[in-house]
Amino acid sequence: MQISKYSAPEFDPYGDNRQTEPDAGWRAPVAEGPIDSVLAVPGSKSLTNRELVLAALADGPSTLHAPLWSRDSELMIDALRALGTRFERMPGQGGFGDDLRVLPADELLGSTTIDCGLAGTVMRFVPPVAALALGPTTFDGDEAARRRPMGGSIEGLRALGVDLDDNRRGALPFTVHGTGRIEGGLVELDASASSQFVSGLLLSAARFERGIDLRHTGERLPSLPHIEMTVETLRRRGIEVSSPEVGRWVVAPGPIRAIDVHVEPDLSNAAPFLVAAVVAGGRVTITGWPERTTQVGAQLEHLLPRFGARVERVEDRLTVHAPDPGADGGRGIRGADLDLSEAGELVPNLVALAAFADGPSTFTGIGHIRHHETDRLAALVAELTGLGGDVRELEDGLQITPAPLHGGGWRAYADHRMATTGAIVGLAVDGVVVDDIACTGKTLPQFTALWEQMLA
Ligand SMILES: O=C(O)C1=C[C@@H](OP(=O)(O)O)[C@@H](O)[C@H](O)C1
Ligand SMILES: C=C(OP(=O)(O)O)C(=O)O
Repeated sequence: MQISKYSAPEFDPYGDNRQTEPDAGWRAPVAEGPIDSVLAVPGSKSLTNRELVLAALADGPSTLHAPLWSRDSELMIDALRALGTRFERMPGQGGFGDDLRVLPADELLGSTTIDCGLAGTVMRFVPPVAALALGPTTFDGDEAARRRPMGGSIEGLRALGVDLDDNRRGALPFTVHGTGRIEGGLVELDASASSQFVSGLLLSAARFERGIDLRHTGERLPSLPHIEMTVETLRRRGIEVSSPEVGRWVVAPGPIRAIDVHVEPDLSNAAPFLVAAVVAGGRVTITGWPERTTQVGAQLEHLLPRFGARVERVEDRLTVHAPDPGADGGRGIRGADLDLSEAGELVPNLVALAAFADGPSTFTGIGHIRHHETDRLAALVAELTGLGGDVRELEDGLQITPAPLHGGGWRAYADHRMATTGAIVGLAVDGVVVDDIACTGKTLPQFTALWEQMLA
């Protein structure tokens, strides 16, 4: 079993769980009865990594309060540090680690190599920053990262006049030959494989001499809330951004204001815990739920009731209650047909939920999640089928027909959300063993500790 340094410090990967075999992985705990738990989750990956980039390009020092500390955010910090940004950790007020002061470089400098790990935000948000630096910057990442599409970012930068070498054509590794300036202007690109191609260019665009007029040319555009998040973080720093029509964004050139920001909890990382209440019975409350947010995880408030759950929001606490048991004594979970094109990152956890419903579910609009940490459509089909489940891959989605499941191995494919999905299945099925639970450290190093706290 792979153990990353991002495992929660108090987590013994071989576990208190006596049934865990050291080489076989993490035996997911079964819920012995209804859950009744109140939990806090750490900061949002998507917000932390946007604020880190903007803070590095800002006109003075910024402070991030309650940022996420995880593999993805530390890779982002390392990447920006390699280009000359300085960071100072300061004691934080919340329970999940330090605050962070970001001191922008007087002049960004390349002549370095950046490890993107498996972080889409690092591989798509940092190349424009490297183009604003002087000297060549080479980007590479995990083996699985080399399979993730980069064409939109690479072609977008080329259209802006940036010189890049990409021997593997639209994939990592590649080198950005930064000249310290980007002229900017009109760019057309196809972002149907990832919204991050758009977000990455928009985040740096105020520093381009002419800003950007970015037009998406493909037929589909996934994960729109993530682009709205980008636009909102830009506006908060005084940048003029407009979207004159669907699929087009205009950013005016200008200074990026240095500000202090409080990072919201990661609502997509709240998903496995909220789904757990529906699968195992009982209720789970997440604290610190923002009143208003651009995070796609906020959609859980409306998505989970589609499966029969009851959701209640009181001030900053969101509580999910399991449905009443069905007449047959079952869980009372309903199947749901959902277009999840906006919420691709929620799909794996929702598939686990659908597997315990009393009828079939169909999730569509999610062909692009084949390009996430792993091919999530194939991975979900393989792992659930391996436990006796019935999941079929559609052209742009999945059809899940509930079937009796049995224990067995669950491969995570280095994908944090596949790992948490295995944990959800294991709440209701004895003997589910996740091969690499430590990969949850990509965005939630405290996952197993919080999972145990939830079940305590
Ligand atoms: O910009 C972001 O922070 C993200 C955008 C989305 O990517 P895709 O558009 O590639 O789905 C999302 O799935 C990912 O988890 C985070
Ligand atoms: C797709 C995801 O991550 P990334 O930011 O690496 O694209 C995810 O977290 O579900």
